Amino acid sequence: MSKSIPVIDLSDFGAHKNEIREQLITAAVDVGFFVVVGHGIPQNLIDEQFSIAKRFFQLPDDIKAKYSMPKGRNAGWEKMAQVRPSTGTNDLKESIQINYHDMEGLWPTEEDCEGFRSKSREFMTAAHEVSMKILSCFALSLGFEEHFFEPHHDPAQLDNQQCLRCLYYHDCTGQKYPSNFWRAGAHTDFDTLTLLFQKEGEAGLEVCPGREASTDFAMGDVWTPVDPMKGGIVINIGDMLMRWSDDKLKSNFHRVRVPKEGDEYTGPRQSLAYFNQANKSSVIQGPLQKYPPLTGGDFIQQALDRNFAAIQVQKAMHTTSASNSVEIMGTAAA
Ligand SMILES: O=C(O)CCC(=O)C(=O)O
Ligand SMILES: [Fe+2]
Repeated sequence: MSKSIPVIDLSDFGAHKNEIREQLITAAVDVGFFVVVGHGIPQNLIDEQFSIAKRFFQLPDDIKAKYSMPKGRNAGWEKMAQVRPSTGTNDLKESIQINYHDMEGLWPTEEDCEGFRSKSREFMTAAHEVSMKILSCFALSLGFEEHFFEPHHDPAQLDNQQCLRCLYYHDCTGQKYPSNFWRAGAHTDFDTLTLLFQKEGEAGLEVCPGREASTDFAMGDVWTPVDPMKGGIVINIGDMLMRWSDDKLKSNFHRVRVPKEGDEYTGPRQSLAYFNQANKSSVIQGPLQKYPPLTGGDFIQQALDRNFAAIQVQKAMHTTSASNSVEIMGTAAA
């Protein structure tokens, strides 16, 4: 049975905090995915970020390659590079990831993409504010103090791991892909909380509720579409928050499918994901201490190692299939 994705209105947050908190926690425990409206980010700020990201993606590859993601980092440009353990194939997409620090040489210059840096930073600040509002509700529900998560995601800290990923899925019109190719293969996010901005008319995201533990790869087979909604931000719980909540809040598998020729829009698709990830030095441990303490830095490293091992298994299983003989390059977190 497919689950519906709750829509939660954050308007008048101060006056309706308790009620909003109840709705958020129910959605996070039950589905792990929900949509927020009344979040306060002006639509024009979102539209401008989509436009500037598109301008970047329309640059020739040799210009974008100047900003390629360095090995072992989670910032910069990637194309057809991310491989998910669930598929063993490269996601049909490109992306540019932005952090608050250590971006030397990775910001597109004004000459290449005017306004990209200032617009993106403005957008990140707005997304951050909404993230902290939602995390304050989860903090109280888990028995932490209201502002508990803020210092752990503080953009001013040099070991901060927050990341904006601007995504661009290529035009699929007239293309035929084997069934194991996805715009984004099924995965969970490694982070605490993801804010995902979609564009109306560019659907494809699906979620599979029902995961039991933050360490487990298992997933069911019932997928629910999470279609774009005017003014809405899709929010999902990531593995870090699942662990931090002793598996109470669910980080569920999601994927982006390739659109069906003839039935629907098959042109390019854009999305923007703001990933909240605890500082490298932050210690993650739930109130019930189900898992031993682990730093934000070690958490991401362990998640990458687990992913890498699972991808090797996938690769070994499919070595005879030409459609899977892809080179595995650096894969980003989340
Ligand atoms: O583009 C989307 O709708 C989802 C992207 C996503 O799940 C991710 O990048 O982690
Ligand atoms: Fe994701």
